[in-house]
Amino acid sequence: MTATASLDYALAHSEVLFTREQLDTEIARMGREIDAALDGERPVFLTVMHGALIFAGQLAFAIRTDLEFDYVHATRYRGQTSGSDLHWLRRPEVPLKDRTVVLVDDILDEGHTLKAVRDACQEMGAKRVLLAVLCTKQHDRRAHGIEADFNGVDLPDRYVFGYGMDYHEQARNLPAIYALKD
Ligand SMILES: O=P(O)(O)OC[C@H]1O[C@H](OP(=O)(O)OP(=O)(O)O)[C@H](O)[C@@H]1O
Ligand SMILES: Nc1nc2[nH]cnc2c(=O)[nH]1
Repeated sequence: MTATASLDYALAHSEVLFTREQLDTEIARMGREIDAALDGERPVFLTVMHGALIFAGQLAFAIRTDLEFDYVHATRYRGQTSGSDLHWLRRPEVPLKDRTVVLVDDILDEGHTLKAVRDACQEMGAKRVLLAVLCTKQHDRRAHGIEADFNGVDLPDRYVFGYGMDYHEQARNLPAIYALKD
């Protein structure tokens, strides 16, 4: 591993943007908003691995409506800090026809990942796909036609890690959102 790919390097060149306590508050709010949108309907709660793992567990506890769990694994970055091409590692298993899907991911950045997953859910017959993300990066590179229905926090246009998000496949279990300094 090169020196700049190490977790020590990342921590020495980053700052905390959001603490666990701040995120707890936002996730609790999101749970209430999702309950209101579901209005009693039991959805498929579809987690995008790996990044959404921690957020999804916490969000599920914040939602009072019963949930049917499933997960997908679709990655665009493959451990890089930039790149393209979506790779499907697992598609939804639960039949989505005529179901409401709460699609859960850690970050909405350029949006290609969530757009491809959302489109796949719709092609499988989902009647409604609600996007819930822990954070949304602020820039003008978003793919057309994708935005979060439920968002935790807004981020500056910097590489972030922690709270499920990786720095070269490290740092996912740090209980805060960190950003590399420019
Ligand atoms: O909005 P986008 O620009 O498409 O980027 C967001 C996606 O990138 C990350 O996934 P990644 O492919 O790095 O896999 P991971 O979840 O395993 O970290 C993240 O979890 C989102 O799914
Ligand atoms: N860890 C991480 N994954 C991402 N996927 C898209 N943008 C980001 C980012 O800033 N950090």
